[in-house]
Amino acid sequence: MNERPTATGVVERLRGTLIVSCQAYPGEPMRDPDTMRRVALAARDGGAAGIRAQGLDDLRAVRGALDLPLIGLWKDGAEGVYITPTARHALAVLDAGADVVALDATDRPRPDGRPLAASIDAVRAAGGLVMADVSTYEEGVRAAALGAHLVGTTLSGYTPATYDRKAAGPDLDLVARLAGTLDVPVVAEGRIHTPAQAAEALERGAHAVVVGTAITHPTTLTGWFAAAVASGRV
Ligand SMILES: CC(=O)N[C@H](C=O)[C@@H](O)[C@H](O)[C@H](O)COP(=O)(O)O
Repeated sequence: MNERPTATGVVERLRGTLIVSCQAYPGEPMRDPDTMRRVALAARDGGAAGIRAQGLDDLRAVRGALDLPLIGLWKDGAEGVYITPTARHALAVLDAGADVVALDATDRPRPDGRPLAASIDAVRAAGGLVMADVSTYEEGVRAAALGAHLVGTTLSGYTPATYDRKAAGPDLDLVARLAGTLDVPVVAEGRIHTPAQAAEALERGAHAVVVGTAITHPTTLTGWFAAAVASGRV
């Protein structure tokens, strides 16, 4: 049986690197595990050092195709806590081949009523790593204290307390604040749309940078161009 890579090994492999999030949303033409597998391979060939992927079928497909560090999540629902919302989801993500389980670590109630610690403890007990997706500084501090191996700024702009952040681009102030105080590595994620923003995230203390939409979501990318053309801007 293959041994799981060590926590230190995975975290060190990701230092100073680009992680590409390969996700398609329900009903979209690219919502297909083999398509996501190919997108992940294309990202690897472009220089991604890690992949973030959603859903058990996508995770199995990506895991079977490459051996880069794999951050997995399971989105269940679309409101409130939906990113790997319970320990059951987290263990399934691990079982599907993820090295790191990304889970919602915000302070909102979880659908099964259990605490965040239950999910973190379950992943740790099974030998996996946890990436805590947070929206605020306080949530990041709490997740690190509970044993998360990585803290990501993924949910800044997507919780009621932070909706006003969404229009302001990536929350690099949150990256810098967390990186300046936490002992665990901070991952910059969310609305990083340019190479310059990715580089700036590292300069501001991020351990690694996750880019999704701007690399792997052609519908959104096309929309940006289509809107510019329609408004006559050059
Ligand atoms: C809020 C939420 O559900 N974020 C999700 C988390 O996995 C994904 O939909 C994002 O694409 C991912 O975080 C990467 O961010 P961006 O696509 O902005 O580079």
